[in-house]
Amino acid sequence: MADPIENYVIERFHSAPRDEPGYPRARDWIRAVGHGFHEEQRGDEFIDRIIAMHLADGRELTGAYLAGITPPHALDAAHPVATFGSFEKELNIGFGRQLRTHLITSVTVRGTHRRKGLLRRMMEEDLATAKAAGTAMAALTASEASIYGRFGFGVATFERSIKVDTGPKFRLRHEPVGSVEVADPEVLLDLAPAVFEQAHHSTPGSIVRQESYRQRASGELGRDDQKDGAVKCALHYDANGTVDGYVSYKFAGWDSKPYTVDVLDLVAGTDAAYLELWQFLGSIDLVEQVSWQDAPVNDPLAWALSDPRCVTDTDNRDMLWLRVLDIAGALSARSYAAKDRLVLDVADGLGHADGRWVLDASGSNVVVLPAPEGAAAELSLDVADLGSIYLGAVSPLTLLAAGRIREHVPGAAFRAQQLFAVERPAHCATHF
Ligand SMILES: CC(=O)SCCNC(=O)CCNC(=O)[C@H](O)C(C)(C)COP(=O)(O)OP(=O)(O)OC[C@H]1O[C@@H](n2cnc3c(N)ncnc32)[C@H](O)[C@@H]1OP(=O)(O)O
Repeated sequence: MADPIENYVIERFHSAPRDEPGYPRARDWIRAVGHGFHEEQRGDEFIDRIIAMHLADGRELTGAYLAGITPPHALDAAHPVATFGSFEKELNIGFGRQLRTHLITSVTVRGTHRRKGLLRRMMEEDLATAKAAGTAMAALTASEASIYGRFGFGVATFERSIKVDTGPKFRLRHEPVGSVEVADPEVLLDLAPAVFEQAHHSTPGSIVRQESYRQRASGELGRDDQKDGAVKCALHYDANGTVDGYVSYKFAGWDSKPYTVDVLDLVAGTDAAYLELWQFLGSIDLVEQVSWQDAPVNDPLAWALSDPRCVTDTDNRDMLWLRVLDIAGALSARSYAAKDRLVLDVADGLGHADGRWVLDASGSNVVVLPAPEGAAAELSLDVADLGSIYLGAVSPLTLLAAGRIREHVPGAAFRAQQLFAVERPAHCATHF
């Protein structure tokens, strides 16, 4: 028989280490997430590491628990039937501005309890709590593109997988200004956060990374939860000898044909560091191909190669999804690329951003206010579409052509495109 939604208790809590009373609840929550994403059951040591990372990131955990008695032999009521995690990090919103953003992650609902409204309940409660706490923006990365539009999230950045032929055709038109040297990957435990910080500040769409990144890049936390001795690393030094880029990578094995190196993480604080790390990757002997799962879509690499066909796209996909919770907060936090004033009609099924708004970026300060009585809308759009255009990675003209947004004044979509443009292509290199 179906469980009505009232038969579940929703609890919000923080992770707790092994010597604290909250540990069993945190452990069972982590195991439920693993179950939801079809992972092997994790051992206690790995769970300790995840808990330490939760605490470092200030992660808040939500679990849905069965209020009644569970059937004999089944997982007991202490095991959540649904999970939902959230934490806050800075999002680069262009021109050097940062916006504290509510990040949603680890959403799972046990197969035997799906489609009973648990995701909707957890999501609506979480977004309302974040809004009440004064957060203007929420974000997530999606397992399926069909789930989150209904909650007001829109695709705001993209990424792709690439394979790069590093055989004789690979030649970069770039005169090095710095140098690259191989290092023990362990150094990334210390260096990776600072290098990422540099890249983050110059990349709209970038989100400050969680603790796990430096551990994975350094090989300290491999796929099977153990230290991964196959991980290698090279550092880029600028002309003054300061590290401003790194790549961590793994040889795919002698059975891989063509012989391939897989990039695990590549972070460059400058354009020169990026190209010079690629020069290094292209120079690795006995390797014919470099593959990278998380490459940017607007990638200077192909443009810097004598033969751009060395780069092959294997997958182009949505990455960061944004959800505006507070129109005035999110829009006034941005710096705009044009001096203009636009009246927007925003529809929001959950009510957070609903209404007619004036975005006035014509003066020295940006002002965002509810539109005065009688002011006519120039552009109508759903809050999900506002999330999509917020970082300039999706053109309002494309959404207009798709019938997603409506123009009431000719040229309003083009003006919105100019307003929301950012200083360099938006890209998010943080999966969460
Ligand atoms: C941010 C992240 O963590 S992304 C990872 C998401 N998790 C996964 O993909 C793990 C596997 N899937 C699951 O755990 C679940 O099926 C979930 C989380 C996707 C959905 O949970 P449920 O509790 O079944 O969703 P719920 O019943 O609340 O449905 C809410 C709405 O979303 C819709 N929906 C749910 N899942 C899907 C889906 N996979 N595709 C399209 N629509 C969906 C429902 O039809 C419902 O629509 P409505 O309320 O507008 O009528």
